[in-house]
Amino acid sequence: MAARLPSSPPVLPGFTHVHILGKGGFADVFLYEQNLPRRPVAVKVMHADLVDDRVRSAFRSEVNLMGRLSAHPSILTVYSASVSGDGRPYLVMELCSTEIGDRFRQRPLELDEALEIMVRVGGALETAHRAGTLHRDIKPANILTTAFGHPVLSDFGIAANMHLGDHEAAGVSVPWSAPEVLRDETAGTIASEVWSFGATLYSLVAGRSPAEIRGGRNGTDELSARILAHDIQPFDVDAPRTLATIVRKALAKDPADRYLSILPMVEDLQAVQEEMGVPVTPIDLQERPWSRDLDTGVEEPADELPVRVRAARRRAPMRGAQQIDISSSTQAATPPSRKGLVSVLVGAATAVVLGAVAIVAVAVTTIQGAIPVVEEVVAEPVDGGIAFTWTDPGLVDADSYLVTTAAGDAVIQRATTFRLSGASGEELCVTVAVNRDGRSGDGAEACAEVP
Ligand SMILES: Nc1ncnc2c1ncn2[C@@H]1O[C@H](COP(=O)(O)OP(=O)(O)OP(=O)(O)O)[C@@H](O)[C@H]1O
Repeated sequence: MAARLPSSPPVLPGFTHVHILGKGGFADVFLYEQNLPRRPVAVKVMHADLVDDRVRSAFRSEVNLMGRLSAHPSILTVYSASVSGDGRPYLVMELCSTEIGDRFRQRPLELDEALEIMVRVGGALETAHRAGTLHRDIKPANILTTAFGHPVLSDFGIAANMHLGDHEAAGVSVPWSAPEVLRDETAGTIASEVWSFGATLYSLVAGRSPAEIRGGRNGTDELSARILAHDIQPFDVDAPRTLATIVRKALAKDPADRYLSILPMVEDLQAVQEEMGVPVTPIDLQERPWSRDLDTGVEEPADELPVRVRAARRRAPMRGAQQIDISSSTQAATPPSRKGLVSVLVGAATAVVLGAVAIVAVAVTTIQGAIPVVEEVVAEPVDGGIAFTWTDPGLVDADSYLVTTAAGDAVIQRATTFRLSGASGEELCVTVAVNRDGRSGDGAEACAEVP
């Protein structure tokens, strides 16, 4: 693609232009100062020559869709969106550092830092997928860093969906694109996102993308040809062998051989953190549009790896994205390699049962699609809380339980036991549903009073 001069910054009421931050395939990003509240912001302005009624309408529906993801702590905050006086759609975003994408080639990230970033960003991606949204452009440059040092995923799919043309012009980043995307067999699936996520992990740690040869020819055509031929360079970094296995699985040539979704891959990354003896980063999953803080003081056993389905950190609504039919993903039911790591708050097996009372069980027996339904949840008072148990209604390897408390906490786990702490006399309730492919079936609820 020929080099292009940046477009002129539009006059935006309430904002003062400062300077350009960067050029993208379909938009330029400028630093503006917002007048009230007074703060620096990054404003992404679409190129005038791409804008027509179809693009305007796609832009509107996509940024509205992104409102569903706005609360995730590892997704870039978009403050607002509109159309400038001269007709160009624009997004007003949190100003971030582009350091990760800028520096990985010169100075690959330390392994522990890369793992932490990828677990956080993986939680964001899994959340987007569960909301029916693909990113379509996962790459190091789309992981930005907030002023408080948190990695955030930026640039959800607008570019890839706004216009057609050659890969580069259409916003496809070849070094991080799965072979089936480069072959135009698909515009994106969960499996292609797993490939790009794996390629991004590879890049951050190795300092080059998987098909890049140091000192070799690494133009778009050469990289594309190597990716199509599955000519992936050895992952020769000083890291536990398990990490190389994870990368190999994510970058498998056949989509069916890759991770079924981002979550099991991120759990495997947590296992590497555990193996390395570094803090295990929680996976933030937003299953529902909670609006409250979920920090309810529920205890997590020290030997379990944390997965939180957390409440929204209140953030301004809206980012750009593309809704997809996840069911059309080219996935096969390959089991995640590390089962059971998502279980949290479990441990009732060893709990002291104070009363022999099995209380309550509200069974909901409706079958929702093919998702199995937990028939009955039994609530038993235990020391300082309630132990909830249920029978496996027939989960397959990729399924999990979504356990939701009345307080709004939710966790994803594979175990059939869930323990909740509470004060004496307090009534505790949970709802247990099966989660399959990002969708939850009907739930069974149980409540009991803490002795
Ligand atoms: N929120 C932000 N804060 C600071 N800089 C940003 C922000 N968003 C984007 N940028 C800068 O603007 C440049 C262009 O952003 P954009 O998202 O359009 O680029 P891209 O991802 O490289 O292109 P494309 O969208 O075509 O794939 C980025 O490379 C980055 O340097």
